[in-house]
Amino acid sequence: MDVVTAEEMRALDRETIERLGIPAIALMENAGRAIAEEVIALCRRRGAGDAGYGAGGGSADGGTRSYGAGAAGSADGGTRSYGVGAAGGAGGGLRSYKAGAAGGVAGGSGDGGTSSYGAGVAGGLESADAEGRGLGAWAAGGGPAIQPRGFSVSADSALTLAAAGAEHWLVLAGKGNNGGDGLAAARHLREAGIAVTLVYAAAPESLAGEAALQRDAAAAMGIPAVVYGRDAVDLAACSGIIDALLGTGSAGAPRGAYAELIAAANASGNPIVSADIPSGLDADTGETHEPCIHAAVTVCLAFLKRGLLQYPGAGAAGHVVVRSIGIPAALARESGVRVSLLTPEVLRTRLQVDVSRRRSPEGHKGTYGHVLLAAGSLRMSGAGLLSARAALRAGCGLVTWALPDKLLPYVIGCAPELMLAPVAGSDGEWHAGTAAEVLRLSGSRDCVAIGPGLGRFEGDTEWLRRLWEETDSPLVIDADALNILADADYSAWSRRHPVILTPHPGEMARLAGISTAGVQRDRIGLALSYAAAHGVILVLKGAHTVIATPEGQAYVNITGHPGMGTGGAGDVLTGIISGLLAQGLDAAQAAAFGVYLHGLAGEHAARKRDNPAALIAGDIIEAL
Ligand SMILES: NC(=O)C1=CN([C@@H]2O[C@H](COP(=O)(O)OP(=O)(O)OC[C@H]3O[C@@H](n4cnc5c(N)ncnc54)[C@H](OP(=O)(O)O)[C@@H]3O)[C@@H](O)[C@H]2O)[C@@H](O)CC1
Ligand SMILES: Nc1ncnc2c1ncn2[C@@H]1O[C@H](COP(=O)(O)OP(=O)(O)O)[C@@H](O)[C@H]1O
Ligand SMILES: [K+]
Repeated sequence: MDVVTAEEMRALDRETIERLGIPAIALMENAGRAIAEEVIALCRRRGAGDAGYGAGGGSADGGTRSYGAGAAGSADGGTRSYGVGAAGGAGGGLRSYKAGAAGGVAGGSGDGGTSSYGAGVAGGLESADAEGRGLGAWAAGGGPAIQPRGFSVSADSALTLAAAGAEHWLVLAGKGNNGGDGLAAARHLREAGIAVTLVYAAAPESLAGEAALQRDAAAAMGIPAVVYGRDAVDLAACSGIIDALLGTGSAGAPRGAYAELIAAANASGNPIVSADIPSGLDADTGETHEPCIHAAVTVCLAFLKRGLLQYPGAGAAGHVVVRSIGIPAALARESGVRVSLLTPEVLRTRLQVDVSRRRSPEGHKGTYGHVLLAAGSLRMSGAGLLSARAALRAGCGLVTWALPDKLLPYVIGCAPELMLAPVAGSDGEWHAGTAAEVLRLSGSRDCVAIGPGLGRFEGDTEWLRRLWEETDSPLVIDADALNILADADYSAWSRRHPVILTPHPGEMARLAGISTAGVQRDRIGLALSYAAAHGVILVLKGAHTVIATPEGQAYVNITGHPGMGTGGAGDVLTGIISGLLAQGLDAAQAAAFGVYLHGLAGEHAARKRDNPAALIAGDIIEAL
């Protein structure tokens, strides 16, 4: 799934309108319909008593994430789901003509189940065909089943709602195209029998272009409208709110009536469905201005916006559904969009990763590569042990762990599968003089990983420079090795093989010479620019880890959860990435797949506990 900036989105809009000749109003109509469908899906879930957003969809992985078309996401206690495609999997109104069959429609229905015209099924008739034409007779009185042959009719189920009469939605409309999307949605809701009132943030006369057409169409349908600041508006007096105030054309913090409406909508306690992005969100960085809508659902149009993936914006968006509006998906790639959501499909198709991790029947340990790990010191020997064990669990054939010799007696037997290579360090610390020994050990290794629990030592810059320049395989640099880099000017260091850096935001701040808050302000943008400037694969860790390549591609991972914020979890990641590199994945593949698997293992591990907070790093290894 492609992830775009506001500017890229505008270019894609233009391309569709000008080159393909699809009128802008058609895109807006599709957007309006998509928003209305998601509002109705939400009403159904609410009607079914589902406080979360999981009815009808759910996820293949136990409820933490959904990527699939039609998936309505998951009731997941806080982890995000990004449904794609149609109708949130809600199957209201889908009918089965099989006698007595009420189920069997994928996704199920939130409003009374799938209806059947067979015996004994009474509920669920809610659509255009309810107007007559004999269909009612099939179910009348619960009489004997009549099997229709050859001809069947079904209604526009995504735009029908059995309990429409109980709903009253307010549409907060800005004067740009985002407002136009909301106005188009209002018409569809009205058609579904839902009471709708338009609340204009600005004088309706100030709308232009397609938004003005939508204004006039809504007026012609007699949809009631008020103007904020001129008419009395009570945002609490409704059953839900569509936020169509500001979209990708928004600049800076919401002003005037926009700000007041956002604050009042949040305070109303009503569920908010945002058009494209929550108003007040920076669509590119994920920064939330004051105020910013807190949405229950965000109906993101055409392509996922970067700001919806980056915190705090990701926290303000609620359940994000990306809906097609008629812009061909292939246009994004063709026009140079280079950020993707890291899904199994992206791993398979864009990164060519064999996600099944198939092994050759003839394979042996030599087939799967050998990692050399330089890690661990007296107070942090466990970091090395975690990395080494994780590399093994990631499937590599052999791991050699180089460590200061004083530690040897203490780690012998901790992981009998490991090979241990003590280097000079009788005080349990690393020393600059060990570079030659590590280089010798690295000779025939498929990957070298440096850093977990390493500590700092005199001459460490020169030590790292030698390993950087002279090791003959891909390098993974983590933890204190990153801090060594941050203190060095490594731009002149030469390198023949790829390097993967795996900083958490604090380490990234030191590398980039900015504050941690500065790192978090636009993680995707920073990762892209740092990776390109320094010729490295950058893995910027934390919620929604970003993997950026020197060629300007980036992948945003959404596996994992806050329970993984626990000492050693990053060391485990270093081990996983190293283990994959050793098996022959290239650096971008290993970094992306490693991050994905690490998060997935964290999710599996958390499910074995009462609470994700109980997770410790070793659990992630065991769940691999
Ligand atoms: N064909 C298309 O293009 C398609 C577009 N689509 C939809 O359009 C959206 C983008 O629409 P857009 O570009 O019209 O901008 P939009 O987000 O409505 O905001 C602009 C308005 O807001 C105002 N304003 C700005 N900042 C403000 C602030 N801080 N505080 C207060 N006001 C502020 C600004 O006023 P001005 O500053 O000009 O006075 C201007 O009037 C996109 O997200 C998607 O929903 C889809 O339908 C697909 C097809
Ligand atoms: N909220 C979160 N959501 C998903 N993953 C997280 C979250 N918090 C931390 N993680 C992951 O846990 C790991 C923590 O790494 P790090 O901070 O380097 O720990 P350590 O240095 O103790 O090994 C990273 O892979 C990070 O992405
Ligand atoms: K909006």
